Amino acid sequence: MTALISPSILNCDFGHLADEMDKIATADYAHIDIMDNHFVPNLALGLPIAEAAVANSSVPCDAHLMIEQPDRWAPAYAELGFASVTFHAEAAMAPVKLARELHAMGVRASLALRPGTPIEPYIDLLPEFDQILVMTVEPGFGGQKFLDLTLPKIQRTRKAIEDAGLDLWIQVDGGVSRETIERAAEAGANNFVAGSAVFKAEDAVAEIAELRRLADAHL
Ligand SMILES: O=C(CO)[C@@H](O)[C@H](O)COP(=O)(O)O
Ligand SMILES: [Fe+2]
Repeated sequence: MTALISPSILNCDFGHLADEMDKIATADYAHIDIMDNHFVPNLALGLPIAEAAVANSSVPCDAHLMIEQPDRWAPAYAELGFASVTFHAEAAMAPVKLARELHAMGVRASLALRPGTPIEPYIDLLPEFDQILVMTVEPGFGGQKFLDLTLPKIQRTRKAIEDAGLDLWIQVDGGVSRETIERAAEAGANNFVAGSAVFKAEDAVAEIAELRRLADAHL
């Protein structure tokens, strides 16, 4: 397994979206955060901007839906051409039904957990998913500090995946940087969302390469 680097465009310059997407052409995925001001206290993007991001991306896009009623909205994001759609366990009414719907549309299905949500109630659902997103900050904003208290959950999730003989990815999102990525990789994550670390760097390409190098050494 090699490390996947997925820059979040949440704090990019939306006035120059195409140029910003070009900066991350060496990444594995472009991570697009969608927020509804209900599930999280922030409002970010919606279908039209998400569609523009997908259209301007040279790498596959990954939608992170921080919204209520993902059962209703996730298929609409899948239709835009996202390679992967993540919805939150705390918000979904019927996560298995929704994962199956996404799979039927040819999209990877990913289940996200807030920092305080345990993995244990979802272990029986693992075969329905391609990825678990363990949030390493409270969802809602970029630029927050990585929460080390989430590391044991990453470890337990990796163990549960291995015990079940499955092949899911574990994505981490929030505060991922040169300082924190190795701890997350060591705990069992393999897909790393990095917003500020990549978009605030002078050289985004070099930053992506360095994050990948640091994580790869621990996988
Ligand atoms: O989903 C979220 C925040 O809720 C993220 O994807 C952030 O956008 C990551 O930004 P950094 O913490 O890396 O600055
Ligand atoms: Fe995100």
